[in-house]
Amino acid sequence: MTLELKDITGGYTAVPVIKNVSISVAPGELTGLIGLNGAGKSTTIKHIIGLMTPFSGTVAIEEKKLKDDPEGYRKLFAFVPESPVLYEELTLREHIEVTAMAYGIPKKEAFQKADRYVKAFRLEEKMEWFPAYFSKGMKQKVMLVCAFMLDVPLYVIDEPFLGLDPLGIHTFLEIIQEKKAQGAAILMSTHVLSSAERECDNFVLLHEGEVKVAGTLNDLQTEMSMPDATLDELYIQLTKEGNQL
Ligand SMILES: Nc1ncnc2c1ncn2[C@@H]1O[C@H](COP(=O)(O)OP(=O)(O)OP(=O)(O)O)[C@@H](O)[C@H]1O
Repeated sequence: MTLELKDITGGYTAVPVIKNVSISVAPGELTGLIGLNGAGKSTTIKHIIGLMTPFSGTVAIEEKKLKDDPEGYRKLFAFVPESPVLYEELTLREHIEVTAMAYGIPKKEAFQKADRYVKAFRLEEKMEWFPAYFSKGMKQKVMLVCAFMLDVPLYVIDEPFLGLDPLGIHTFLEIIQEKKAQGAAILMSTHVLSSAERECDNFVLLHEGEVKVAGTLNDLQTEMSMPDATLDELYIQLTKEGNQL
């Protein structure tokens, strides 16, 4: 299993925000992390990328844990946040260089890898631009280039659909298919359930900090006794007050 969260309980104060969260993502699989505002998606992601330490439970990427080898662990994944975080004083070219350095990739190889994604997101004329001149969507594309240029086993992508234009989304989904075919595991959090339903192999439905149901769409429909329901319908049902799953 590429990503394995076992019974993660954690939060910002003594009060847990996520409770006994278990998630597995296998190589070549795209898993959608679905939940309302405040459900605990970002908190779960923070535990995966090592920004938070769980009160209890374990997180492993390819069976490696952060505490055993922090530097090695960090090279196993690439994270794309919802709100792009770029260095204001660095150009796109320099962002690629810094990413290569952080992951220990020779510069030449990094540019060879990045080139395909720079072109795919139509940024080739903007290599010398600083982030101040980029639109929000362009900034997100820079983050995606810096993630996809890395051949890592796991990609963690927070809400990719809201900042990108339709062409950007199309390119993003094509790259995701390629990465899956190469054996990468992808965990993607999103509110865009129609896209998630079309694209994801598996789903984790998080509600009030707990995994309510997980699996393929078929698994979800069976477990919730809603055989023909869309992901949207399943999720609405799940979030209805008093629903006991
Ligand atoms: N830095 C923080 N300090 C304290 N509580 C926080 C912090 N960040 C989030 N929380 C709380 O943790 C809970 C889960 O929030 P989280 O950001 O994980 O939700 P989310 O599913 O990512 O939501 P959204 O879809 O709005 O991004 C919420 O109750 C939120 O108020």
